[in-house]
Amino acid sequence: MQTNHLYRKVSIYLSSIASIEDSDFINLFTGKKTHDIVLHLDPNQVVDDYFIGTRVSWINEEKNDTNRCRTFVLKIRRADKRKILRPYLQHIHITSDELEQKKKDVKLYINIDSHEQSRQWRSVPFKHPSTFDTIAMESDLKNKLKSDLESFLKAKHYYHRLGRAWKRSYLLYGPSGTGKSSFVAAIANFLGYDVYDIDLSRVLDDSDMKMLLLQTTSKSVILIEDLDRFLMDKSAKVSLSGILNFMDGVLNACCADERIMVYTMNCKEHVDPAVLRPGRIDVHIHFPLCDFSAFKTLANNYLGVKDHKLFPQVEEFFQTGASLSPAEIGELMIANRNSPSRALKSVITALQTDGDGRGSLNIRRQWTDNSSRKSTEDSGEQSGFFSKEGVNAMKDIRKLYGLLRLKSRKKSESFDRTPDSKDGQSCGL
Ligand SMILES: Nc1ncnc2c1ncn2[C@@H]1O[C@H](COP(=O)(O)OP(=O)(O)OP(=O)(O)O)[C@@H](O)[C@H]1O
Ligand SMILES: [Mg+2]
Repeated sequence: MQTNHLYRKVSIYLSSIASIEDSDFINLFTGKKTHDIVLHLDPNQVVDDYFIGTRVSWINEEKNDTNRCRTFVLKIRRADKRKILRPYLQHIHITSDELEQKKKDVKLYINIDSHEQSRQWRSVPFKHPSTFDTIAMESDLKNKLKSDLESFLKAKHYYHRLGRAWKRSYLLYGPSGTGKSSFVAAIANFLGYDVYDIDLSRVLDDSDMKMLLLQTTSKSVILIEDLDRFLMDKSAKVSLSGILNFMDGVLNACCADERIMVYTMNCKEHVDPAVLRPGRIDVHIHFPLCDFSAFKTLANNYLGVKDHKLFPQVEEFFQTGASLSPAEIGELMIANRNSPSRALKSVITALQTDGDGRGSLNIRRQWTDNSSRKSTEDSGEQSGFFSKEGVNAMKDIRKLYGLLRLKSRKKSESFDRTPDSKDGQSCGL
């Protein structure tokens, strides 16, 4: 009476291999995801497969007895059996697990007040549509992050050999509306992982925090939003050491494997360096305000416009340091989505009015971020910093000068008031 899980796995596996399309009869089903079509082998059909250079074949036998017993029969040449049977079945196990993981409905877990409840998490289906394609981000950085995630997934034995918990932690930091939360959703959708979104204001104390961690499952993203704000809150019920242990304590090794921890912050400037040290945070990702290249991605996504006669004008504003967040630009584009020209004009107006002030703030923030990052890099510890700010330091300086020129033109001030470079961060912008 037991379900044979191997039967299910073989079925999933066979549906995924290309040679199923060569079979004479297959059934077509819609899958769980939109536009997903699943192919299933019809009864008594044969499908060939190749494994380490050897051909095998499967037959989907269905007996017409009362039980309508379904059987998969695997045929392997006698001479190949010893060599491939076990590794081949292992390969089916792994592949079908991966496929199931990708197909499964992703859930969002939120923590509830835990006075009387033994289970502290409640779940809802996770339907956030954000993907890596919809996020406007430098493509190099995006690809680096994708391959970082992929190589993490393959590194189980490596982590275990090192005696480390199989987890990877990312810090997403940057101004509001730059895509941090959307990026977390894109990670979850990319990996097919559930998201555990911890609301720290609902956590009672340090031990409650530990219980929350213990009740998470493997293959999940564990998310703490706005950690900087929480750490500055003097009335918080969870202590700094509670947070540090949560991020990288003994408990982590006891918990389910294969987890991605994500923390978001607006600014990491005033955060205790212990929170940011490698191991607690493996990869720092900066989310800047919009630049011209991100703007073009947004214009393409929101308006379907790859190029436009107003683009040079928009670019000019970005070059002078003016900037808005992608969220602000996205809103303007949505509101004017029926007329790309109107949408672009509204972006130009917004950049003209409040944009330039924000841009200067952005530059100031990036400089301070650069200096705080340097101290960690100098420590020699291995930690990833996926941000283009360092590379763009010169560009920022040029932008700053452009901005100063723009401002001095506006206010008819002389260039003599330009502060010396040492004091660049507070140069009276
Ligand atoms: N880089 C981006 N690419 C595409 N869309 C973006 C980007 N940044 C923001 N958006 C859009 O702006 C909205 C707000 O973004 P999101 O909530 O991810 O920002 P955030 O950085 O988490 O902000 P906050 O710090 O205030 O929480 C979303 O609807 C998202 O679609
Ligand atoms: Mg957010």
